[in-house]
Amino acid sequence: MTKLSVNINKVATLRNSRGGNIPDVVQVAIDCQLFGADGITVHPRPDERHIRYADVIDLQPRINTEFNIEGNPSPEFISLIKRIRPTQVTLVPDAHDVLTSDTGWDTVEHKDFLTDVVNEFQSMGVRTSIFVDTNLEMIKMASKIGADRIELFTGPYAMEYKSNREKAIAPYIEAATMAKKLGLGVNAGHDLNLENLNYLYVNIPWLKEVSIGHSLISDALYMGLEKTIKAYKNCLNRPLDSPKP
Ligand SMILES: CC(=O)[C@@H](O)[C@H](O)COP(=O)(O)O
Ligand SMILES: NCC(=O)COP(=O)(O)O
Repeated sequence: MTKLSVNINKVATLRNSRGGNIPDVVQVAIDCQLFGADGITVHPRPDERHIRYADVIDLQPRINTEFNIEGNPSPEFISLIKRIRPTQVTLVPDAHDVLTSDTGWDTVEHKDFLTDVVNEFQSMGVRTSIFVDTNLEMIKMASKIGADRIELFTGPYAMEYKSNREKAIAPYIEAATMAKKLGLGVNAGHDLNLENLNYLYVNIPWLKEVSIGHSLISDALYMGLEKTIKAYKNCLNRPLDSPKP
């Protein structure tokens, strides 16, 4: 079963835009779980542009599904993970000033650092996932580092999906097949939406988790959160959609 982890970063973006506590990030997380989300994902960035460290602390006792915290493992981030001990930590190589995540790790260059961080989090009982591109050498090294899972950065897949979905999915099938052979769990995320998600799932049915935020929260503005979450879940347990005309 491929789990849907709802990333609530953009709920916090809306809240922060006016100050105060509307929408209430914690209540949205509670409701996402009631509506069928298998997990909640947050990405507290150093500039706290959306999810704040304080949000992560407030969320922790209210998450009764899987709690996935993403981020670049700075000393502050590592301390947060030590305090929260979420279900999973996803290590992302983002620079502080990026608009959004736009690349996976160079696991070869950062092997020693990532090995230490993975070992530290695993010693706390936290599942570790490394955000990677479809480069097979990077995935092989993620396995040598000892990560439990990889998260495939699906930005390039989403970009190419509309023009040529067969070409878009090919490197992801190859990467996910390699990861599976190496004993790595396979997660996926970034720019997934109601148009491209089912094709990813049908071609890589052994996906453990997809984490989806921007498009899902945007869709909820039109469809409502409960209907939207059910629509995304439905993409993860049905045969291939016929290509849209
Ligand atoms: C790692 C990844 O691809 C996304 O989860 C990322 O967290 C999105 O970050 P923003 O919500 O800040 O765009
Ligand atoms: N890891 C991907 C994630 O959590 C959400 O990415 P997006 O759907 O906001 O692009």
